[in-house]
Amino acid sequence: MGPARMRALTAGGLVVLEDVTRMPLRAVREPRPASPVLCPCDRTMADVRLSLLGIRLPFAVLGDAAAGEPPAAGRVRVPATTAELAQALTVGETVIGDCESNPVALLTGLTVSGRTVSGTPGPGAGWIEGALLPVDPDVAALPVRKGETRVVVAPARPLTAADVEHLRALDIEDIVLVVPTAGTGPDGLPAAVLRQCLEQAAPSDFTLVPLPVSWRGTTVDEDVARAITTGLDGTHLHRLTSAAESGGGLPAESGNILWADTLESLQQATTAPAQSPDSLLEQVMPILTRWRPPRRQRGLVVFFTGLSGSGKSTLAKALADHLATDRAVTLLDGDVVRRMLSSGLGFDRAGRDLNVRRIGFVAAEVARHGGIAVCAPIAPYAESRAAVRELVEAVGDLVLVHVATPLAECERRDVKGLYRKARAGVVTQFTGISDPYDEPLDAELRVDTTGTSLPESLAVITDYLAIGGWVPTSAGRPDTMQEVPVDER
Ligand SMILES: Nc1ncnc2c1ncn2[C@@H]1O[C@H](COP(=O)(O)OS(=O)(=O)O)[C@@H](OP(=O)(O)O)[C@H]1O
Ligand SMILES: Nc1ncnc2c1ncn2[C@@H]1O[C@H](COP(=O)(O)OP(=O)(O)O)[C@@H](O)[C@H]1O
Repeated sequence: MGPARMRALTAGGLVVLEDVTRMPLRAVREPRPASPVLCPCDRTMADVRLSLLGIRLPFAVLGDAAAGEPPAAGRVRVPATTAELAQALTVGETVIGDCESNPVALLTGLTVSGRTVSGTPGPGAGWIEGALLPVDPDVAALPVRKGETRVVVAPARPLTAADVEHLRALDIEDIVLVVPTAGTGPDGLPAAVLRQCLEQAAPSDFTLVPLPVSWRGTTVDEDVARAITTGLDGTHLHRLTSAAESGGGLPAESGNILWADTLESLQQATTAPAQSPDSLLEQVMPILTRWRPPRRQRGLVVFFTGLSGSGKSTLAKALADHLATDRAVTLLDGDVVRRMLSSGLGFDRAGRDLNVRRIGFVAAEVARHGGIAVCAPIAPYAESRAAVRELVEAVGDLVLVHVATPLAECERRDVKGLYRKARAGVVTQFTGISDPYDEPLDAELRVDTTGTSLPESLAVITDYLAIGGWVPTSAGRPDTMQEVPVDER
């Protein structure tokens, strides 16, 4: 049985579906003792769990942001490394496990594809395809449709009073509200927070259905929402899109604009909690404010990146000392982290990537608890920095400071004599000499320390934090810092 056929979008973002048929649920079978366990990333796992509910996602490979022709009904593809592909093929099946390796599903009748990969699988890497069987026989039953029509509300944001009014006007009695339970939404809203908001605001006649849906914030979400509507026997679909996806061009009646405004004011809030003119958004404001408190209490990561000798450590230490008078501060300096967190890691791409992600992980934990983390690794790769940003922005704010002192000046300083060794070939893979540095395109601040005193460079950062409201203005300017030439410190 294939997915439902659908008519085109009608006004107001409502989609009408016809010939709704669910995919059949399949029988359970015990995995063989020798079956390997494949543990995909959270997003792929969410897709696997949705598929286990009989929802046929529009992805060629689960977890991949790109839509594509999915395999035949009842079969799915998941990303896998060459080693995982080989192991699974030897036994003829593989278990799919969660992040703690607890078995969730079984893939049998395997086919594999993809280029040879040795690292973490991802989009474009290899994949394994098979028939998907649940390991747990108690698959949650989806609610049966009451009557002729059912509207499925697929939210990537909290429900507004304007949404409820809009839904009531459709005159469809059976209203099902999907409650996402997986990951973090495109606006950075964690599923747990969205869930609290929906549970708090939904009228009592709405049927709430928790589903492990993980919105991407792209046009793919429309297809995912349609697949879910089909799985829920819906005849109509109404999406509450994230501010990230809708990007301003929104139908006013949908409540999207109200959410976009609320999100904006929550993100910018310095002291007072944001207010909303919408009664339901106002009702969930305490939940949202706990998630995104005013900047004075919000977790913050100031992440310095730049070449060796650019001034990261000097600035990070001075900033940490300065902020410590007002907030709890953790300093994660490059050299110290290399000794304490990342000893044994090298300077090849994989070593640097893991090092930077570890720093990001610890910094995000600090931010999650409302503290400030000041980090100062070289962090030469844009991809690793982007991963850190994603981790941190799920729980707080990130200010990326590019210490953009040119290579010639860093080499002139040669604080540790490493440039000389790198030029002589004694130190290899040295950033800027024999290893790459991706110039940041997304830095909040750019500081070139050439011919500039430490207090001057520091003031650029502290002023930014004070103006942005993360620290009080009095803590923003280092009036008390003496203008000591940095080389004499
Ligand atoms: N090959 C090579 N390339 C760059 N740097 C090297 C290298 N070997 C050792 N060092 C010393 O290690 C410090 C950089 O470590 P990081 O952890 O910040 O690097 S990275 O972010 O993982 O790329 C760096 O410290 P800073 O000078 O403070 O940047 C160097 O002192
Ligand atoms: N405005 C400035 N800010 C920070 N450091 C400066 C500045 N001007 C000169 N320096 C000097 O540059 C060197 C930077 O070294 P360091 O902070 O260890 O860099 P990194 O951590 O990026 O390797 C120090 O000797 C520092 O005194």
